[in-house]
Amino acid sequence: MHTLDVALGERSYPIHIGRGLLDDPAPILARLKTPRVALVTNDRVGPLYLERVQHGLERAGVRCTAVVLPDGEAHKDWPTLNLVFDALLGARCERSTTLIALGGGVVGDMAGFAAATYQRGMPFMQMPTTLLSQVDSSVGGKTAINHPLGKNMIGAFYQPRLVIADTATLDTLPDRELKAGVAEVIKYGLIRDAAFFAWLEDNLERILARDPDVLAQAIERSCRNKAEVVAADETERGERALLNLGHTFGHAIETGLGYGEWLHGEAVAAGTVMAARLSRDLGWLGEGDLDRLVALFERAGLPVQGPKLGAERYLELMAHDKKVEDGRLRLVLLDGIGASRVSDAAAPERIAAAIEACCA
Ligand SMILES: NC(=O)c1ccc[n+]([C@@H]2O[C@H](COP(=O)([O-])OP(=O)(O)OC[C@H]3O[C@@H](n4cnc5c(N)ncnc54)[C@H](O)[C@@H]3O)[C@@H](O)[C@H]2O)c1
Ligand SMILES: O=C(O)C(=O)C[C@@H](O)[C@H](O)[C@H](O)COP(=O)(O)O
Ligand SMILES: [Zn+2]
Repeated sequence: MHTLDVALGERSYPIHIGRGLLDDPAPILARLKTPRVALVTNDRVGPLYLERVQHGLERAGVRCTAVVLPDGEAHKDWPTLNLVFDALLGARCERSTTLIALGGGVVGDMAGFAAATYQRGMPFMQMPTTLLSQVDSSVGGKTAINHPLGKNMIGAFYQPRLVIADTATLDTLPDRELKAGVAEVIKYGLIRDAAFFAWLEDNLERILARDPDVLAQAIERSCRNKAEVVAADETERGERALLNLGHTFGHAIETGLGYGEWLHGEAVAAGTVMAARLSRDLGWLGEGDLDRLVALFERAGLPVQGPKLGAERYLELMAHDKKVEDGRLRLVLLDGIGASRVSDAAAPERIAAAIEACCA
């Protein structure tokens, strides 16, 4: 097992990464306020892993309430969030009850938002079971649900007390979901870690083949990058916005097509190519670097072109982005592999041209 720390003063927390961690309740027990938990999962992950986690905790004397949500991005919404509150209230969960999210990023984001708001805040832990959630969404405390007009529009920053990433859960993850997670892994290389990007170029096929050692290295390096950024800028006043590379375009794809049509990681991959192309058009990113990143996404089986929604529709959807300031779009753009910045320098016509050039 490897352990990293997210350094946030007295709210600091560990990320444990390793195979078989779901069966060991000890790290959870060490951080519980009272011997009571609510385990939030979905109807896909629950049948695979809920019993193991629940039994381990119950054997140790912890009272468990299970909350099983419908699966899918289309359910990251108010009615589904309300099911969590119904279950917590129905079981008389208290403010001191710890809420544990067991699942991918959808369960983690929704359960986290429920924890942030139930009785004005209850302790929260993450047990991520997808590659994407192990390398990104379980760390850093962004929680949210979607709105028909925009992704993650209703939410809160609310940090977990513990993250347990059992890499053995990835054995049951479908290939398409694994690849979607790779998009966020590549993101860290692009925004701030050129050596990691080069390592990914050398090791991508071993990640896709689920080589346990290589996967664990990719998860650890990704979490280290995310933990450093979050520790430096917890609530996205500056540097944290870099973690949004490709997301302004990607979220427009997810919202524009209807949630769940494209996976988040797929939309981020196509959106990153749009951001990279725009960076190239502005003269900031070299042609060779653009080719390198497109090639890596293609090798990962990720889309490098977005759906043809029309540039005007993209821009309309992108206007809801949370980085917009005073009506101006602020985009994460690349200065090279491993170097990025947030900028409002690109005029809408230029952004539209990059979008059109990247749609199939
Ligand atoms: N909070 C953040 O910082 C952050 C970061 C990145 C993404 N996100 C959000 O995360 C979500 C995407 O997360 P995701 O890619 O994990 O999608 P997801 O949660 O929908 O999981 C993908 C699919 O895999 C299933 N699944 C999960 N674990 C499994 C396992 N071990 N075996 C078999 N099937 C399994 C899920 O039930 C689902 O059908 C998006 O809503 C995105 O906005 C949040
Ligand atoms: O943790 C962050 O900060 C991120 O931006 C990580 C992203 O991968 C993630 O998709 C996040 O939810 C997007 O943030 P949003 O603020 O644009 O909703
Ligand atoms: Zn993301």
